[in-house]
Amino acid sequence: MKISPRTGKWRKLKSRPRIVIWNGWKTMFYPRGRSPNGIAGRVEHLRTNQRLAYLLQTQRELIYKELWLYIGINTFDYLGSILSYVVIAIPIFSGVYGHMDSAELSALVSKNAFVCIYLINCFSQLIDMSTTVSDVAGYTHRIGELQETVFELIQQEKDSASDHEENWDFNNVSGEAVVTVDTAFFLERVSFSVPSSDQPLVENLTLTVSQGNNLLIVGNTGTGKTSLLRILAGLWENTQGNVQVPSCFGPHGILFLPQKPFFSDGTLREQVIYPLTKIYPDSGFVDDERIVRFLELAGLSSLLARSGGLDQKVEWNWYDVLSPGEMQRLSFTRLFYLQPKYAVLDEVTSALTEEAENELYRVCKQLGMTVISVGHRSSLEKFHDLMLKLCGNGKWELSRIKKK
Ligand SMILES: Nc1ncnc2c1ncn2[C@@H]1O[C@H](COP(=O)(O)OP(=O)(O)OP(=O)(O)O)[C@@H](O)[C@H]1O
Repeated sequence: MKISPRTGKWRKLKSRPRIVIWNGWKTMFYPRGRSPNGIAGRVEHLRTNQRLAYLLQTQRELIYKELWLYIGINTFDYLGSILSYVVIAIPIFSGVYGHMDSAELSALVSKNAFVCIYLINCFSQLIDMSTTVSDVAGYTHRIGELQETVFELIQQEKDSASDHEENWDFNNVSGEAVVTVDTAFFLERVSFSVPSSDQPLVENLTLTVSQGNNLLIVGNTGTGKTSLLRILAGLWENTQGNVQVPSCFGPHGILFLPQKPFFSDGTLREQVIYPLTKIYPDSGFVDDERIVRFLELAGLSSLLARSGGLDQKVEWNWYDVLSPGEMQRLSFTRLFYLQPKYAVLDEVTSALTEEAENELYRVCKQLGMTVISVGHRSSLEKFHDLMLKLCGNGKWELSRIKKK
């Protein structure tokens, strides 16, 4: 039997069902290889086997290389002790020690054997050490590379900080745009392109995002909306122009909410107050009311019950148990809790309905946040004052949104 996709009723299968799936409330029968996971499962199986075979091949090559080394060391160990007797036998039989009696000769032989075995043992230890040293050399090389990269990044950060300081003029009243502490971002003739390519995404963009000026960034797929946010966050470098960020990044300054939120493996409270976990490790009941209120506002009251309270240690991974919409709601709860001055939102309502989006943006406004959003829905316009449209090939249009 199987469900007819046309009528929705059960009908008899021509071939015998091979796979039975119990999905909790209904048993589904599928012919072999036709289950929803059948083909995908086989592909994954094949790919896993290929990777495992590659790993085994590498291990085998390593074992072959080490095999000859260990055969050499052990042969040297065993044959070395025999060799010591051969070495002493030659002068004894050629009559060099003919003047010695048997007691003196046996003392000489055992002394010679002891010295030889001791030398061989030392030599084996040296070879053993050489393998350990080569392992340590590998680790040291990697740590060295990591350290160099970190130093380079710190140096770049220092250089760009001093550049910014030189370029900032908070008292400038003669220029077109005045950068004040209430400005989140100031971009002057900024251009940037796709990494490792000359394809321009945005050219000569001049823009000021200050408090109360909510900005909506729109444009077709691949026109560079997320890339612009990366430029604002300092993750990517602009090819031309000047980007100034007078406000500070962080929970109470400029906060970025990505399309796919990040969750740690902690309790529900830790998800909401992230990244402040270290600052309020035992906040106890101090913030309970606020957190519960914000969960309610984000439409997540049921999650509180499901996770057994704010501080209940959960067994699950948040990415596995939350739906994409719930993840986005939870990241809004985080935003409400942290209440940054500026919230940079990258398609954070893509999995939500328009009503839910309205409600969440309304709360952001009530909490006094200035939002810089990337989105596709025209319903977002009413929550913004400026619209930056990226048109591709470096072109852009900046306009003021008319309030209806
Ligand atoms: N890390 C990267 N390395 C190389 N190219 C990248 C990288 N990230 C993005 N790109 C390219 O840069 C271009 C702009 O990407 P971006 O993610 O900014 O587009 P977008 O406008 O946000 O698109 P969408 O609406 O689909 O989110 C795309 O062509 C993309 O393939």
